[in-house]
Amino acid sequence: MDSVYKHIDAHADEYVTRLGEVIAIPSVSGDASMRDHVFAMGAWLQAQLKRLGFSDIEAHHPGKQQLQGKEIDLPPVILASYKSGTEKPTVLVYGHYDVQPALKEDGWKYEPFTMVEEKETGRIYGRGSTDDKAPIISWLWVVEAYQALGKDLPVNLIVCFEGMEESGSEGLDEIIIKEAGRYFKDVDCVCISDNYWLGTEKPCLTYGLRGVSYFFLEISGPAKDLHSGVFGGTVHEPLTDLFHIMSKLVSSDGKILIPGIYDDVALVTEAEESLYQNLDFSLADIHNATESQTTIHASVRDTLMHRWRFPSLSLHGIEGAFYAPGAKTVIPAKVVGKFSIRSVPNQTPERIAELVKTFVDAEFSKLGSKNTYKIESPHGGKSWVADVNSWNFVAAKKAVEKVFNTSPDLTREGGSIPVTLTFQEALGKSVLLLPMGRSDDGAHSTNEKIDRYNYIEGIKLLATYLEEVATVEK
Ligand SMILES: C[C@H](N)C(=O)N[C@@H](Cc1c[nH]cn1)C(=O)O
Ligand SMILES: [Zn+2]
Ligand SMILES: [Zn+2]
Repeated sequence: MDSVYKHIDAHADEYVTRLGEVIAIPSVSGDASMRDHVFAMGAWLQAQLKRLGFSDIEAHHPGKQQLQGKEIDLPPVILASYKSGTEKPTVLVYGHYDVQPALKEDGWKYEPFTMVEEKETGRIYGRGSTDDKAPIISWLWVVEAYQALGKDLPVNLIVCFEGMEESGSEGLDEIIIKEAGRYFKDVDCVCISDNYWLGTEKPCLTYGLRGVSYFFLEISGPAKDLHSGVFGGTVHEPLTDLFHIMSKLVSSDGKILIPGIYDDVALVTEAEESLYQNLDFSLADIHNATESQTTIHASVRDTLMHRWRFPSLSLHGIEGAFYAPGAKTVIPAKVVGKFSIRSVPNQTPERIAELVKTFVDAEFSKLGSKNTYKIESPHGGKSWVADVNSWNFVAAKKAVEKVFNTSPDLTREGGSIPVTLTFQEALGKSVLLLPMGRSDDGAHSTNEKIDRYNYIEGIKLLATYLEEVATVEK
């Protein structure tokens, strides 16, 4: 691998410049006004795939969606193949080219869609830097390196890039299920690089994800916003009702208060307990990543269990409520509260939605309000756990050992990538999560970054993983 590593090191600046190019495309899938940029990011990837000689490039259009009162096109799911020999294994890699929203005024130190590399810290800032733009483009640089060196890729590669992961992966499952026996028929294993190391020092392989069920709770009252001096105390206020209900969903120490929600959660087994020993993780890692001392649990074990294998409920925001600086004295006419539940084995999105609806219904009735409410779950996905003994994980472990001279931690992830389970079930093959970024990268947060070290060594890791997949005993 020496020549590949040397090539990657020699082209590191170029890879960073190209990361800057993609960070500059604000491909925010959750905002209808940004949809053209999501398409532009898809077009950028397709142009690169063509340039690198990928074949059978297909853009699957999942159809349309209703978003913020508009009907808009869903961005394409891009499939492409890089064939290297029929006798070689076929690796399917998945990633997403959309990003979370970001505004400088949220607290970013630099413009979120302009890449800034801090030479003194080695950090590369920008929305999507770690989630998931550096990882997806890294697969392309691996192919490019082999080409430049005149070497055959050790495997056949299929890429599947989507532009809706941050907004529920609309339409993706159907495409995967449809293509399982066609485009994906020769796939031997799946690799996804879309999560983070447990801490900041040690690489890991990830074998579990929580599921996610997202909710919109809309409360409507008067037909228009009202003056609180004129109407305060005389009408039922939607925001007051919403605060009452949202405050009853979860306690301050993270316990979900919806009756029945814990009933299906798998019990902790003795075998599982041992997985929480000897991990390269301390509470300081969370304090560092959150830049605070606000952790709920006193031990590493309890903290990780509540991230990996117990459900959580987070409140995200309220649409329609006044949030700007100043003291506007308005009564909002309609507000939408947003919250999500991260789910674990053996919970299902269907049962969670049923329990949430029953609870909200009961709580709303108790208010005796003349306002009306609507609750919707725009997207939901199940949790996922993999078999870490499969050759896919063995190959990845060897790759980590070669690149980083250390054995990876085996981790689960608190976040969600719902398509992981779909790949596992539809293709019947091992799915592995092989993260590039660190726990303090700030994915979804302000000042998202990836360290130059993680990006460049990450490209080497992906290349080495493909070599190991080619030779590992199956
Ligand atoms: C782990 C992955 N990089 C990620 O960020 N996934 C998102 C998926 C999602 C679900 N609803 C909205 N986005 C996440 O875990 O929040
Ligand atoms: Zn992601
Ligand atoms: Zn994300």
